[in-house]
Parts: sequence; C-alpha cells; structure tokens
Amino acid sequence: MSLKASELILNKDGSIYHLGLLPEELAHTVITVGDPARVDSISKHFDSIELKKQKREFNTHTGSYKGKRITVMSTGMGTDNIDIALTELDALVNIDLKAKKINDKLTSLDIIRIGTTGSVRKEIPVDSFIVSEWALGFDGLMHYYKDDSFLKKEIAAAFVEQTNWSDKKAYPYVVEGSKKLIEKLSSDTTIKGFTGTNVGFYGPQARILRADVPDHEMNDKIANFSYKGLKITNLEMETSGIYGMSKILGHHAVSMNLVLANRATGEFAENAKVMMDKLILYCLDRIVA
Ligand SMILES: O=P(O)(O)O[C@H]1O[C@H](CO)[C@@H](O)[C@H]1O
Ligand SMILES: O=c1cc[nH]c(=O)[nH]1
Repeated sequence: MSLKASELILNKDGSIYHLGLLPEELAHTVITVGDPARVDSISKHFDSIELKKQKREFNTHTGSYKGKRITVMSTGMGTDNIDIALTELDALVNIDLKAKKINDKLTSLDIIRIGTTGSVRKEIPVDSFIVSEWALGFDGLMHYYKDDSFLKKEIAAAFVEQTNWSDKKAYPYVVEGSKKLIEKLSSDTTIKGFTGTNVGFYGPQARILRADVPDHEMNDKIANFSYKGLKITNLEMETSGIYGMSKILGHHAVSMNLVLANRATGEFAENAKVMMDKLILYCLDRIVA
C-alpha cells in the first residue's frame, strides 16, 4: 500500500516537504546544527560543495571533507523541528518517494549534532565540549510515538521523584545516544554528559528576565538529581528528540555540545565563535578518522 499524499508530502520537484531535498542530495553522514548560519561555518572546511539548498530554517549543504561525503543541515531550535527533520531525513533514505512505499532494505544514517548548551555544573566551565551519552527530554516528543522499548523508564521515574516534577509538565523521558558514535567523537578533550533537553530557552531553563517561573530551585534540583552516579550536566533544546527519533527509525546519533553558559556561576562564553570553530574542526576530523 502506498503512503497517502497527505502523509508523505512532496514538493512539485519531488523533494521532501519541509527539507526540500531529493534522496540523491543527502549523504549518509549528516551533521545537524540549530543555527542556519552555522552550516556555512562547517561547509567552509569542505574540499568541495556539491549542493546548497534552503527551505525555512532547514539550510543544507552537501559536500566532501577529506574525501568523505557529508551533509550539514540546520534544524532551527527545538524538538518540534527535530520531529520534522529526523522524519524527513529518514524518508529520504528509507522511502521510495516516487512509489511512496517503504524500502525493503533500510539504511541507517550517522547523525552528529554540533550545538551550543548551558552547563548546570560549576565543574564544567564555559568552553567545555560535552558529548551527550544520555539525554533527558522535558519536551514530551517521544510520548507521541508507539515504540518506547528503548526509553530508560527507571531513570525518568527517579528524576520525577527526586525533583518532585510537576505533573502539569510533560513526563520526562530518558534515551541513550549511539555508543558507536559516542566513542568515535570522544577523546580527552571532551566530557561525557547527560543532557537535559528543554522546550524553551527562558522559563523552561529557569531563566528569568521579566516573567517569573514557578520554581526558582529547578536548575539546582536538576543538578542535584543522581541515578547510580549518573548526573545531568547541561541543558539545550534538541538532543533528546534526535536520540529518540534515531532509536525509533534505526539511525545512529551523537550530540556534541559547546558550553556557552554556566548556569551555576552565571558566566557566559567570551569566545563563542572561536570555540565553535574548534568544536567543528574537532568533529569533522573525528568523523573522518
Ligand atoms: O546552538 P544550537 O544548535 O541552536 O543549540 C542551542 O542553542 C539554541 C538556543 O540558543 C537551542 O537550539 C539550543 O539547543
Ligand atoms: O544556556 C543555554 C545555552 C545555549 N543553549 C541553550 O539551550 N541553553
């Protein structure tokens, strides 16, 4: 049975709806970033660029770095965008867009997020590189999918109990990154971490400019949470969705985080651009190693 036009949506040129990409335009190693401008900061290191396309916040370049074909694509901010980005990346490799049928033989992508983050721990200062071994999603995205076999329910339950998590918020979920990619991207210049993925940057990360939040202790409670020695290291807005969607769809994913803010000390990075370029080159070289 073929997928209906309302479900698998294609543009007039046959490209997938939001990303605007055709299957042959995607490499099987995909770097995702939040910021559309960061795509240029990565592809400027490529030997050659074969494709540049932008639709909405999804800015995509495909090219080669030291001989390896890589796609770099921005997702914009938040796991609502990640639901779209990961589903459509998967459709490009695992659905025959012309026949509108799922392929018999499935392809697994390597997905590497390169993003920015806020540390919740004094001992993880600004400019650190965190490799997310685990993600805790505050966003609820995974509850909209049937397969929950990969979720670490006992860790989520311990988090809810220890932090007295409000039942007005989505029930948190915990998911592991790809062991293969975590090892590939880790070294003595990175810290392995447990990344909290929030639904926003201000209130959801307990930042107060003018609008107050119900719990001023929230980030302390998050930092104090511990499960068999596992502690949350940092907060951002995409990793849990990338890890969860990758598990459901059979892809490998790792999230690499540059610490810009230290929420425990109140500091913010002074050399964000320089440090992001360092993280980009570090990731590119580990990917091709
Ligand atoms: O730097 P990026 O990849 O956008 O990631 C982080 O920065 C944004 C917030 O400033 C959120 O998307 C968060 O996850
Ligand atoms: O504190 C921070 C810094 C970057 N990105 C986030 O989501 N939070």
